[in-house]
Amino acid sequence: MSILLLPPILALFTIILIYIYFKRQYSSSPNDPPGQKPQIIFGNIFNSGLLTGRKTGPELFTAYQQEYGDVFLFWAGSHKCLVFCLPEHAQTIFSDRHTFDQSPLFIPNFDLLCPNGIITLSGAKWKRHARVMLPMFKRAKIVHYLETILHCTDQFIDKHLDDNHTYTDLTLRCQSLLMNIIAFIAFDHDLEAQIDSSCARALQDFIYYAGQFMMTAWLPRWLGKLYLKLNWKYQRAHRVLRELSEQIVEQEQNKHNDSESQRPKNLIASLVSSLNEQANDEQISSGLTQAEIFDEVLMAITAGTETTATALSWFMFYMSKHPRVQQRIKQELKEHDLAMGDNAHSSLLNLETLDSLVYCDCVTKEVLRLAPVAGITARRATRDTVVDGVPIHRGQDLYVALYNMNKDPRYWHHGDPNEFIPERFLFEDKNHHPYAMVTFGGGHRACLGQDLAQFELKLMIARLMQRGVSFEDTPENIGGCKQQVTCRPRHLVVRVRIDHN
Ligand code: HEM
Repeated sequence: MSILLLPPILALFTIILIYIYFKRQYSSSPNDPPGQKPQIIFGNIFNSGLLTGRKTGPELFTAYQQEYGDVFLFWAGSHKCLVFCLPEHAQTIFSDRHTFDQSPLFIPNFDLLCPNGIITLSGAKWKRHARVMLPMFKRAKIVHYLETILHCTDQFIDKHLDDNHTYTDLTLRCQSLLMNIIAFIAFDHDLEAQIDSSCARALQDFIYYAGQFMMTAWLPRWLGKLYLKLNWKYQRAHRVLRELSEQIVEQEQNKHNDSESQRPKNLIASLVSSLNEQANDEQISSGLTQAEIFDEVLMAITAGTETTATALSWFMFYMSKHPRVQQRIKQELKEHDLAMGDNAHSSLLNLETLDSLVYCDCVTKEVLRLAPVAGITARRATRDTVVDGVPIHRGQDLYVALYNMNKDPRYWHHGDPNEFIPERFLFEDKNHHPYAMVTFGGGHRACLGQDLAQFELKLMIARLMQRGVSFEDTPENIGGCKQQVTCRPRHLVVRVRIDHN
């Protein structure tokens, strides 16, 4: 055989090997549920329209469920994922913590933003962080932020909303409001009052670039690392926030004995009591190191700003389409003797009153049910098992289609589940299936910030309505979803009215 033939034979051999590799990599087994055929490298993210923006995640999974049934296959790039759409599936998966744990596919590459944030951890390290972090976000703790949330909402109305003005950027304005709240909660910093402070700039930059980074999660990991390393604005923001966090820790540690009884004013200060530089998971140990505390705060900022801001902007959209609902919330506030309009500042919107606002509670729940803030969550199987007859092997990734469950007509009976009807929670849907509404996921990896998010949302809604704010529809206000880290309203164009009386 001539030596000249060797290179083409080798090339052909390599091509055949690559072909076999990809064929195996992207092949389904006979036991797999149905799904769209994957493409090499992209899986289904390109041919489904997800990458091109033709479809958002929630829209896509709704369409797939209609086409393929309640369990189907989805290829997230080269990852083969099983998607489960029924509340019974969610119940089985969420309640079996020994078989299903966090999957890196939930928020890919999040570990590059805050490697010690609870969202990225598993096993013993997750348990150690959970012991510190879960109690921090329980309702009993977060109700202390009531005054802060009211103060920030008032600032938002006074500085960001004008009467009889049509807004096209309310989603961004909602982000500023939530950023303001989280700056108070995390650092005790008033962003609105110190709009040009280094902390304000750092927070804005951190949230912006972290959001951009999470949108490119399908890119190779090394590229993500390079992006963060070379992005000097992100690096500067990270450094400023770290220094601020270290400063607060130091101040808290140097507090005099006489001020020890004072309640810590922010999240970092609250976490200082669990500071333990020796904390590790090999020996039984508890607490968090300073670096871990900082990452947990970054995690709360990242996970807690965009999500709740998106939910608030969906509230504004639904209100513009349902003036009757706004009227009914205002009626309820009046029935509780809350002063309205400009007098609202002096009126007591306290915890007791807030808890008695039943209709406002239904509106908050309906926003969280119908708004596709986080359409899915993910789990990875830690051992072989079977769910609804579908075999799952150890290491398999699953998606739980939260948004599909939240509006499945088989589980929601009061009118059309695709419609915004807060009254459903007063009538037939009051006692819905416990896993039919899974906006915050479930089980041991359920959303850590759910009490905070619900409390913030209800309080912001009540205050906006109490201050006489209404949202009016316009011809350009056609809704639709835009997939960012969360699914935001695509066309939110509403006229704001403020009734000062
Ligand atoms: C409307 C607002 C929010 C929505 C819709 C939302 C939704 C979710 C969902 C669906 C999950 C996954 C749960 C699972 O896999 O079972 C999650 C996890 C998480 N969320 Fe939220 N979230 C919101 C607000 C917040 C806030 C305000 C914070 C914190 C300040 C937060 C922090 C977290 C954390 C740390 C996790 C991971 C928990 C773990 O893995 O152990 N979230 N969230």
